[in-house]
Parts: sequence; C-alpha cells; structure tokens
Amino acid sequence: MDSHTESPAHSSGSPAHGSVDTRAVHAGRDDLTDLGLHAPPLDLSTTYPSRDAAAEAARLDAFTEGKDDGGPPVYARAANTTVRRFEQALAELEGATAAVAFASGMAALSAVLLARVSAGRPHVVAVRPLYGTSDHLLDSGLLGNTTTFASAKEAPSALTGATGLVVVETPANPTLSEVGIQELADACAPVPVLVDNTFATPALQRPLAHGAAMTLHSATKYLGGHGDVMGGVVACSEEFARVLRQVRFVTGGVLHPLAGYQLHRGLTTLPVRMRAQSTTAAELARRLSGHPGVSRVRYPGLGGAPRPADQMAGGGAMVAFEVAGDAPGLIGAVRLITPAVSLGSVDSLIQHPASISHHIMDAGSRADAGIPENLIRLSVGLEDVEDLWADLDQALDAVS
Ligand code: MET
Repeated sequence: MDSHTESPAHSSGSPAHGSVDTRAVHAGRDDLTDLGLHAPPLDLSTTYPSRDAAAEAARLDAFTEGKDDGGPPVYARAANTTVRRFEQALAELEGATAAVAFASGMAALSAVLLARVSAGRPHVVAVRPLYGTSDHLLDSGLLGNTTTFASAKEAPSALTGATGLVVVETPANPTLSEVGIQELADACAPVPVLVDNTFATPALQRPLAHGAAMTLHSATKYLGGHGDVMGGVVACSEEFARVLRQVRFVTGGVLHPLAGYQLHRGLTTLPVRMRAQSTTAAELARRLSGHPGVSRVRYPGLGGAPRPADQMAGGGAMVAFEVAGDAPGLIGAVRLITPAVSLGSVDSLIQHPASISHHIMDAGSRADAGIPENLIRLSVGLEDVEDLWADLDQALDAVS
C-alpha cells in the first residue's frame, strides 16, 4: 500500500441495507435463502478438487497476488468459503471494503507489519498504551520494523520518510484512555493509521469513518463473545487486503473455518451484548469510584472527563481501576467473576495487567505507557449488576 495512492478503505458512513443491529444479524448471510439454507454452510475442506489443471494454475497465481474472486479456493491456505462470510460481515460492520481474517489478533498485527516492512516502509509510530504483546512486537523489531513510541500529539513529529504505519488503540488496553482518531489521521496523513478496535467493536465505534485506514481486532474477544474461539481480523481497503492475503498465503496464519463460523455467529449478538455489558460497566465504574478500597477508576467519560467528540457510542464494557490495597490479591479474592486474562466474554473476567496482559513489557515500558502496577482490568459480562457489585465489594474489602 503506497499511502499516497491508497484506495478508500471506508465504504460508507453506515452499513448498507440497515442499521448496525440489523446488519449484524444478516451480513454475510444475504444469499442463504436463495441457497435454501438457514445456517451458513461450514466448509472444512483443506483442498478443492478440479479436473482443469490450467485453470487451477491461473487461480493459484491470483491467490499468490492476494486476489480473491470468491471462487473455489484451490487450497485452504489461500481462502475458505466459511471464513469469507465472516470477513464480509465484519467488513460491512466496520464500513470497510474488505477484511482479512487470521488465526489470532497477533497474527493479524504481524501480517500488517510484514506488509509495511516489505513495502520498504519499516518505521512505525505507535501511541501507547497498546495491548502488551502488541507493544512488545513493535518494540522488539522481531519482524524487521522499527518503532517510535509517541503520544498522539507528538505522533506527527515522529514521522519519517520510512514511516509506513501509525498504530493506536482506543479505548486503550488496559487504561481505557482515548485518542481522537480523526485528529490523529489528519495530522499524520498520508501515513495510514491502524486503530485497534478490539475494546469498542464496530457496534460502538467505526474508526474508518474517522479517517483510519484500517482497524484490527482480536476477534477472540467481543466478536466471538463467548471465550471459546481465537481469531484476528483486519478491516481495510481492497488494495491493502490484497497485500494481507499475500502475507497470509505464504505465512499460513489462517483462521480455522470452525472459528470463522463461530465468529460470524458471534457478530449476530454483538450490538445487543455490547449495549447490555456497557450499561453494567458504566454502573460498576460509578460505584467503584465511590469505594474506599479504590484509588482511581478509568472508564471513558467517567466524571465528565472530555472525550473525542462523536467517536464512540457510550463508554464500552471494560473498566480499569487502581486498588489502594493488594491489587494482585484482588484476583484471588473474587468468587463470581472469572479470574482470567482475556475479555469480551458473556462472563465477567478480571486480571492484573502488570502480571498478565502487559507482563511481557518491562516495568519501564509499562511506566512509559502509563500503566500503574496497582491497576486491575475488569471485562464486564452479562451477569446481574448487583451480583457483580457484591462480588467486587467483598473482594475489595478482603484486600483493603
Ligand atoms: C496473554 S495476555 C492477554 C490476552 C488479551 N489480548 C488481553 O488483553 O487480555
């Protein structure tokens, strides 16, 4: 992707043929009635038979160039018909022209980095905080990139002629700090901005409508929604999708078809889950901010703090808070909330970022990213708010 000639990544302001709620249910399924099916077919083929070797050779050439015309995939490392449905649906929800799915969120980020490095633009400007392993991957240079970490304000002055990508996560993992996407994209143009949209999801925030070139998801989280499927996906222009498919074809980091099926099903309930979980999260954030065992609560908009205008609907379903007492001890003290890393499931999950999600960063990098050692991250699920509060309250009392 040459950033100067990039085709539009953004297809329209809202999904075609209806609201996000409606399209979440129907996207990637519009042909099913004509096929006489209700559930999407699950295609577990690893190979696709054909008696026409010359046609297969031509199809393989196309896949090698990252093109995908929707025809038979030749081989499962090139494409999969079930995964394509998930990609199509996610692209539509993000308002993108294309999406490319991977085995995990880190496989997706790796493909983006390899695409930029191979295009001769190996320098990345990254706004902290990011998910810990994303930070580590960028910082380590393992894939041939170099990275300058900068605040959103400093990001434009960190750009060089070799910069191929600006990376930001908003709301950020784990602090829930927010960055104005449009302002960043305008200031960094024509360098493409990647927004990790894992926490907000397209149900609440559509970064391509605010100038981002692409969004990245750990689909393992809210898109799947039930803690039982791992995947990653990038929504972007068709031009960049071709490069990502080329990388996926040669590196093999494909999403399993069953995972594609589960993620596609997860999308159907995404808006309703996000609404319900966000409502509970906002209430828990409010109550936590009045608890004597809590020194600071991080939740978008809590206490009237300024937010990027018109960017995200509501505050989302993640809450972070600093504990006055024994923060790691809190993880052992909960009884209803699941003491586990990850997020976005129907059950609430709690973890200590310095011990798990951001443990791979050294203490200095965590400090630079503004991640305190006493921070706790809570992913709010679908349980009753009173039951969740009772558990948090007793656990906070136990460690105070
Ligand atoms: C192994 S660390 C965590 C996974 C996940 N990305 C999270 O932030 O919870």
